Amino acid sequence: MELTLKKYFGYSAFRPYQKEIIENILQGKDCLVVMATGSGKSLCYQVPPLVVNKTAVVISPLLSLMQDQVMALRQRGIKADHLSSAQTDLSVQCNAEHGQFDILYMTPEKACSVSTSFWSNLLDVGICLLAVDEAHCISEWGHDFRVEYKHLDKLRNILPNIPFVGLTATATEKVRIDIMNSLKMRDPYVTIGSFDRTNLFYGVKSFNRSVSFEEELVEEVSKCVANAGSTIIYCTTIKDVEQIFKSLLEAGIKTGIYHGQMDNKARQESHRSFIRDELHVMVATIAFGMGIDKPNIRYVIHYGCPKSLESYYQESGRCGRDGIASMCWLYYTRSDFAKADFYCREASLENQRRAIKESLMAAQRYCMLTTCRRKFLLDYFGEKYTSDKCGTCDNCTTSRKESDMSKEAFLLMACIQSCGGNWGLNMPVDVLRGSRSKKILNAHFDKLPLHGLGKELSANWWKALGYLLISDGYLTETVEDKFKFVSVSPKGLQFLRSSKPDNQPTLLLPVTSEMSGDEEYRNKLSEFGEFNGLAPLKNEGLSEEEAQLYKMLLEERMKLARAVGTAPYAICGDQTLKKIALTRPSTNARLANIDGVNQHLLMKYGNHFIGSIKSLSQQLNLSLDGDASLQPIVTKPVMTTVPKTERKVTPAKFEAWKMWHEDGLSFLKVANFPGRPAPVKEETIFGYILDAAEEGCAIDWSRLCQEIGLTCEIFTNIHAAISKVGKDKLKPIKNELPEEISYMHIKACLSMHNLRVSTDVIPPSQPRCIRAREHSIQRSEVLPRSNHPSCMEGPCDYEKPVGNMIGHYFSERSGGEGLVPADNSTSPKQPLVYTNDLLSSSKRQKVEASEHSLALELTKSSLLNWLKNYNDGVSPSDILEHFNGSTEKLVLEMLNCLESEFLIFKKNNLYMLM
Ligand SMILES: Nc1ncnc2c1ncn2[C@@H]1O[C@H](COP(=O)(O)OP(=O)(O)OP(=O)(O)O)[C@@H](O)[C@H]1O
Repeated sequence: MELTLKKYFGYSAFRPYQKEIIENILQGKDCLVVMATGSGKSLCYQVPPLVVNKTAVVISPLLSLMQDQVMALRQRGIKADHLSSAQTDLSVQCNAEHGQFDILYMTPEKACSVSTSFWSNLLDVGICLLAVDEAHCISEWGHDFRVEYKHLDKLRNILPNIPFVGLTATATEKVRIDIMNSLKMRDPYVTIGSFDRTNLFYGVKSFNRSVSFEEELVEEVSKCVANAGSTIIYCTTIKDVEQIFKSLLEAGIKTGIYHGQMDNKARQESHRSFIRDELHVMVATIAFGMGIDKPNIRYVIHYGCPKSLESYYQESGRCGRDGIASMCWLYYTRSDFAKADFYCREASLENQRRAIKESLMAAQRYCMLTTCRRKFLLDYFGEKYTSDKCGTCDNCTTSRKESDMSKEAFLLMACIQSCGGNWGLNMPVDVLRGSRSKKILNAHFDKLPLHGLGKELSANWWKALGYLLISDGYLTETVEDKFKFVSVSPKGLQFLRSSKPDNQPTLLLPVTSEMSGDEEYRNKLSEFGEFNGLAPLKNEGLSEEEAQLYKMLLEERMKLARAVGTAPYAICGDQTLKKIALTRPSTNARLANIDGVNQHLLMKYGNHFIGSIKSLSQQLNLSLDGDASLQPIVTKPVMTTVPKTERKVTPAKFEAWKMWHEDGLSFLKVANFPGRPAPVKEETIFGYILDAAEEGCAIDWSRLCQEIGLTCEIFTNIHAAISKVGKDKLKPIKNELPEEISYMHIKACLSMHNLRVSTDVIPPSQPRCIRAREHSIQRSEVLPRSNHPSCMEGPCDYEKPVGNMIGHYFSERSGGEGLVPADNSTSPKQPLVYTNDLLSSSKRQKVEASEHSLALELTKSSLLNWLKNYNDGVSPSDILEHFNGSTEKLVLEMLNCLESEFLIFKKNNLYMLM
């Protein structure tokens, strides 16, 4: 599975859940996969056909989506095509039923209408799964029901023993059950991942449709375009789409347009140009939604409040699918909230109308929110987000002014009570403002003592207060049929009871944009730097020259894509290009090591890329072959680094952090540091480092994970345990887990979770015993011996003496002495090796003593044959030790050569057979 992943997709490790899902599919189990947009669901059905060499059939709702996926798969050397009513090439169906494709996409209509002989032929040649992408379309409870999806159950009888896989990013429990029932799944393996899109920044702003706001928007978008980012602007009306499109065009921004009144051809052309980066911005209605598979969209703007949080999550989820920090801004006007009747116009049943209203109300609450937006979104989707602040939404990064609104809150709540609690917010607000409308006179509300007591404040001010009180639980909003009712909640009644007309308990509430007036609020925002929102899009982790190189490489990729008629992202992702800019590989072998570089890319464009990297690096005075692991690319949208002066780290913790982070000592070394009055436990130091991290000290998370042996599998296990028992106490989590998963692992996961560190930092799985126990050179520590050249399976035995280390060997050799084979039983403590940069990474590795006293020559076939014995890989030092008749130079050349021929590959500095 891992080899397939590297060969076709260029990735060296699975993301959480992917491996387990693929394993279950390969075992023939039905699977339901509910995972966030961009979390890597597609890979779960794309890998199995390549492993077992049978076709995967994927049902997908949109033609454009299928076409994009086919295009991207072909760029990976995967045989893929699609069948739909729009397919003009008649040979595709015939080729498909003869098993010519690894992956075949079909529309649901086509899948249900194609003859049964098609399926029986396909069964004969081999079909490994039937995946239903965007599976929420099956359910009438979902937000995007498609009636054709309902008929897919027919296929169950035709393909009785083939695993069915339903995949979606948004499914409530009701929808999940509906999917499983509709697809007649049998005891499915269900995966529900987190909805949290950690690389996305969420922000909301109220606006008025005005020329000045449009200018502001255009300025914002041009900043994103300058940072080489794609943007989608979703509008609620075609009129808005046309207006914004015009403004952006006038500003010289390459902009596309997409809405339901355009003809098919024009829409397709818009879509095509956008995914090929010929257009930088797309202004669209939500018709441009689910079909967007472009991974490098950096900015999604909603110009107007969406009709539900489900659709907001889906649409904003198009952003940053490649894991790079990206932004989602929602601009709303109060009139957006009055559109419920419009949205209800086609709903004939009362419960449908209520569902539509409730959905809009949830979106409205999201807009008016003054607390953490991520927490609210996740809570809405039923996921517990234990922290109160995510640090990556406008509310968490902006300090809002608070004001005592006890008197106004008292008036509003008292008025709602006096009006009988049978109205929305408009009626009590009109009463307070002293309106004498017919409705008020008819209800005799003009006689209420509160009538006119709030006339000095605007209606919008009072409504904004109403929403604050709703979100703080003082008021309750309910929907019945077409009507919304606001009443005073028990918490509000408690407040009223403890208040007197001239004296109320203090009630501090945040001043929202509508309360302080737009102009004043805007000044406030710039004071807090909210509109410096694009900062996260800057090239974190890259120096100025590297950022320049990155931009040049983007252009090179664009030229290549144009030449072969594909989208730039299909050649390789932005993240991969960033890593290339960071490491500047000078050989194909080194290029192959970069995450995201697959065999097809290497074969087709490897030389071209190497040529460009060399010449561009020279132009920019950048050296070649750097080490990416020194500067991991951070995928967090907003840095949480706290200025030094504000850190609350105690001196002991800060000292420990400095020794670990700056001096490169291991936790153990820091714990036993000679200058310490008394040694402390390794775990204590580890805790200090995590505390320092939480206080904003910089951490190399890859190194931390590596040092404690935290792999993706362990992370996934811990995540599952946390989902089950919560994260408040460590013991219950530990009890859920296998013995070998330690408290250190759990604490690291919790900190990573709290600090929103991407799991990409976790090094690919490796046996625990090869973990680097020490970062600096240390020659006296003992590491285990195994029958494996670089490691062994099973528990570590740090006391067992082993043979000479290769570093030792090198120094002996360079002294002209040659290697004296070690005798394991009598050898003194094993010295640790710090291999030189060429031969290995900066991590020390244990190797066993040479098994041979005779010099063994290295040849291509002898090396390939020998590698067959070591599925977990070997280090160059191991090879040199085994083939002790060869030189270091020869070993390196041979490895480079085999790697660029894609016969071997390197993972975590260990080489293994492809
Ligand atoms: N194991 C992995 N390592 C690195 N990148 C990965 C891995 N798996 C997937 N990706 C990348 O993550 C991005 C999103 O993956 P994918 O398209 O499969 O997401 P998805 O969950 O299907 O999203 P959506 O719901 O939006 O369709 C892609 O660019 C993909 O290549």
